[in-house]
Amino acid sequence: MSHSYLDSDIDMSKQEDVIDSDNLPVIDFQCINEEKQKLHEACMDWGIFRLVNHGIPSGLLNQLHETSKQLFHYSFEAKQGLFSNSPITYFRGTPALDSQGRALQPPRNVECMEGFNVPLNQLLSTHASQDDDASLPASFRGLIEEYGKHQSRLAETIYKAITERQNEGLEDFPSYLSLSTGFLRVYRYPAVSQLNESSWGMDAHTDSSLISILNQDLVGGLQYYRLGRWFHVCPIPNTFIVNLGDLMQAISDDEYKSVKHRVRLNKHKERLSIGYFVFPDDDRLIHSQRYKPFSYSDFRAQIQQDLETVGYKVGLQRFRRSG
Ligand SMILES: O=C(O)CCC(=O)C(=O)O
Ligand SMILES: [Fe+2]
Repeated sequence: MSHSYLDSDIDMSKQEDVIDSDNLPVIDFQCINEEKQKLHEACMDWGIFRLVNHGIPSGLLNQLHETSKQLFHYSFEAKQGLFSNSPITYFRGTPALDSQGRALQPPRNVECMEGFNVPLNQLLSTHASQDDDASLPASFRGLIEEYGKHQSRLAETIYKAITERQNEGLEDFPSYLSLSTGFLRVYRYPAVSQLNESSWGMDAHTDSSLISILNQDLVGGLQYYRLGRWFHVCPIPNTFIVNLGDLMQAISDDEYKSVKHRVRLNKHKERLSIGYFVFPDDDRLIHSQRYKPFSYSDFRAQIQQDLETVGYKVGLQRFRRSG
């Protein structure tokens, strides 16, 4: 789906080579339309920024983190069966899932994490069972629905602010965003006391999405790659990290960057994060100068094929026009 593994041109630096202060551009959601020049620069030079003043109640974030933590404490078998009557699926060891939420071909390195995959559109069109209302899964479901609505709201406004650029004297990008494609991932990365060079919570990758919006707890571990170096993303309460994905890079003809990132494990503490990912409709063709016309479903199929044959995601390179 939105993830997998980039093998080449990544400097797998040791943990101590990672730079501690993130220096990320900060975008105030309430003023996003007045800060378009700053947003444009963040997308061009960074492909990642911090979002503040987003209007999602901190109570909702805290409750969702707490409830998710409790769900992860269930046994493996219980977690697999928890949401059998809903589109939510449980996965572990790899974030690369097919469109039904099932793990794709296992990657070479098993990543140390587990999660719930939540396709929001399907979730909203099915009803939670009545007699279950006081249970933990039911309250998770209620919280995640509410959180999902907020994320769609953020994504729509951010996408518009990024792509409608005429007031800045720039050309608009077409409106490829389809909110019905949005899904959430709730991840738990366990504490791992014996860390070695190849144990990662999530290997270096770019997202396939147009836009991804991440919320991490205070343990930290998310890192991004810029100008040849890795940087820690400082965990700051009540803020989100927005990163651009491959499809945003494609629609902008490489003007905007799909940023490489990864997740480091912590020796002492488990970590929780929640990601929202949004795409164009599956069959909508993306037209640009530098890439042959392709749809998200072509892109996904190519990633799946590359995972099975070469063992990692080749990504946008596969669709670049030659010459
Ligand atoms: O857990 C995180 O902070 C990052 C997750 C991520 O990069 C992804 O799901 O693509
Ligand atoms: Fe990612």
